[in-house]
Amino acid sequence: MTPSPLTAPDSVPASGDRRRHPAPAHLVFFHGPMDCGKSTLALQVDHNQSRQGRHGVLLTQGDRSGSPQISSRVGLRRAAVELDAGTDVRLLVRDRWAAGHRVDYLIVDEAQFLTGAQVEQLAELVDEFHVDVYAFGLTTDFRTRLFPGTQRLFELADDVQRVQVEVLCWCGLRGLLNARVVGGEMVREGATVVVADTAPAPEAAAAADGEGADAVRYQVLCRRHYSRGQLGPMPTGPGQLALR
Ligand SMILES: Nc1ncnc2c1ncn2[C@@H]1O[C@H](COP(=O)(O)OP(=O)(O)O)[C@@H](O)[C@H]1O
Ligand SMILES: Cc1cn([C@H]2C[C@H](O)[C@@H](COP(=O)(O)O)O2)c(=O)[nH]c1=O
Repeated sequence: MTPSPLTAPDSVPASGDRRRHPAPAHLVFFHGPMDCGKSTLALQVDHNQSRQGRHGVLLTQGDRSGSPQISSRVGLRRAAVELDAGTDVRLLVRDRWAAGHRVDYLIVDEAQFLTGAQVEQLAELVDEFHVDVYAFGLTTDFRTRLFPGTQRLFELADDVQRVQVEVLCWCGLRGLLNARVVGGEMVREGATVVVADTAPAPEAAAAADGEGADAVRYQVLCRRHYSRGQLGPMPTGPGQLALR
């Protein structure tokens, strides 16, 4: 683990003062495939925490909306601080403290994109500065491998929970794996990070006769249909299936 740039807890404002908060802080990781409600849950946790008078900071990286926010497909969205691989999360929190703000908890969406070092920084904020961290992210990438951030969260989190809302494969079985679809075809090679949605591009859905050659989307599949590469009927909108 990297050495800490932060000073002793007595420089931390009230929220980081262990004597006022005897209960230990926690690093909790909620994970699942795309579309299982992770961002919705992130906003719900934030809502419930802030209702208790606690002060949180929302963090994300590469939200589908293209904006620095946590956005849920249910329709909720909230502004968030955009991270990149070079962000030291401890310094980000220290700057809040320096500006006189309390930081009781962090909500981290798209946590699969964190580096291992950033997960370690989050763990330090929990252990040394009593900041609760709630992280939300994908379990596996389009090749069925753990993302690096996810792996480190599995290794370090106090509590790891699979999000309970089931995403269904087109066959009706629980979908666990994220297929990447480019131009209508499932691909198994490419960059690990390609930000895109599960919905087909609107123009493809309208035409219902294929997808643009460069259009990228993701589709959640059960293990059998992932390994067979079978995408099933093409989704054209809520409750509609068109034959491919
Ligand atoms: N119109 C809708 N009505 C109710 N629930 C919806 C609607 N649209 C999306 N959802 C729910 O939102 C879920 C996706 O939530 P979201 O937080 O965006 O997922 P994730 O962050 O895991 O990708 C879907 O699985 C579905 O349960
Ligand atoms: C599987 C997979 C996904 N991504 C991207 C696609 C989306 O922008 C996000 C996940 O968003 P969600 O809130 O969970 O729906 O991750 C990626 O870059 N690489 C992948 O392999």
